[in-house]
Amino acid sequence: PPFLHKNNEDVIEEMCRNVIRDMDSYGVCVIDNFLGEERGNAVLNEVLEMYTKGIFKDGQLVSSRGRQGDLKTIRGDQIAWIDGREKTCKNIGLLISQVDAVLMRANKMPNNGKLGQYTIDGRTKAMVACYPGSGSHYVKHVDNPNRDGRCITAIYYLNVHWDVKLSGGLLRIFPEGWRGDKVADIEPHFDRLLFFWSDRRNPHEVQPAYQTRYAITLWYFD
Ligand SMILES: O=C(O)CNC(=O)c1n[nH]c2ccccc2c1=O
Ligand SMILES: [Fe+2]
Repeated sequence: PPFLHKNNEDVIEEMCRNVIRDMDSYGVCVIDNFLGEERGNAVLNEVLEMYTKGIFKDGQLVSSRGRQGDLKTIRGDQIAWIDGREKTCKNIGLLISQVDAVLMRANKMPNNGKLGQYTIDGRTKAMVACYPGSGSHYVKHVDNPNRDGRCITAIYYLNVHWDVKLSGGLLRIFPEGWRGDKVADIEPHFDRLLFFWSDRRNPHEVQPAYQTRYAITLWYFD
C-alpha cells in the first residue's frame, strides 16, 4: 500500500501537526508508540541498567498518611541526570534527539498557534525518574510557577503493561481554563510521550505508585 513508503520526514511532519493542534486546544499532547517497541525497549534497558548500578540519587523523603491514617515516611522519586552522550546511554541519547527534532520542527512550522509564541532555544538534560513503588508519589505542583524560562515539559514513559488500577502512578493534570472539574488523566504507558505547558496552566500530581515507575523528563526553554 502507498503509505508503507512514508518516510521519517512525513511521520515527523504529521506528529508536529498533532503537537501543534493539541497544544493549541488543550495545552497537553500525548503521542503513543513514539519510538516503537524495539527502540523503546533499548531505552528501558539502559534505564534499568542505570538503576541496578545505583546511579539514581535517593529521592526526597516524603511523609504521608498510610491507609490507616498512620504517618509514614516513604522514599519519593529517585532521579538521575543524563545528557545522552554517555556511552552507556546511546538509546536515551536517541530518544532525546527525536524529541528535540519534533519540538524544534513544530516550533518553526507556519501557523503553529500558541507554540509559535515561543522560540525554543534550549533544554535541560534528561531527568530519569524512578518512583520506587510502595506509595511513592509527587504532590500537586506546577513545574515552572515563577517564569524560570521553562515553557514545555516533555515526559517519556517506560512502564510495560502498566495497569493504573493495580499499580496507581497516574499523572493527573488539572489544566486551568478547563470547564468544571475536568482533568487530564495520563497513564504512564511504555513508549508514550507527553508534552504540556510547564507554567501555571498545568498544575499536576503523580498519584501513589505501587510498582516501580520509570519516566524520562526534558524541560524546554524559551
Ligand atoms: O512522572 C510524571 O508523570 C510527572 N512527574 C512530575 O510531574 C515531576 N515533576 N517535577 C519533578 C521534579 C523533580 C523530580 C521529579 C519530578 C517529577 O516527577
Ligand atoms: Fe511536574
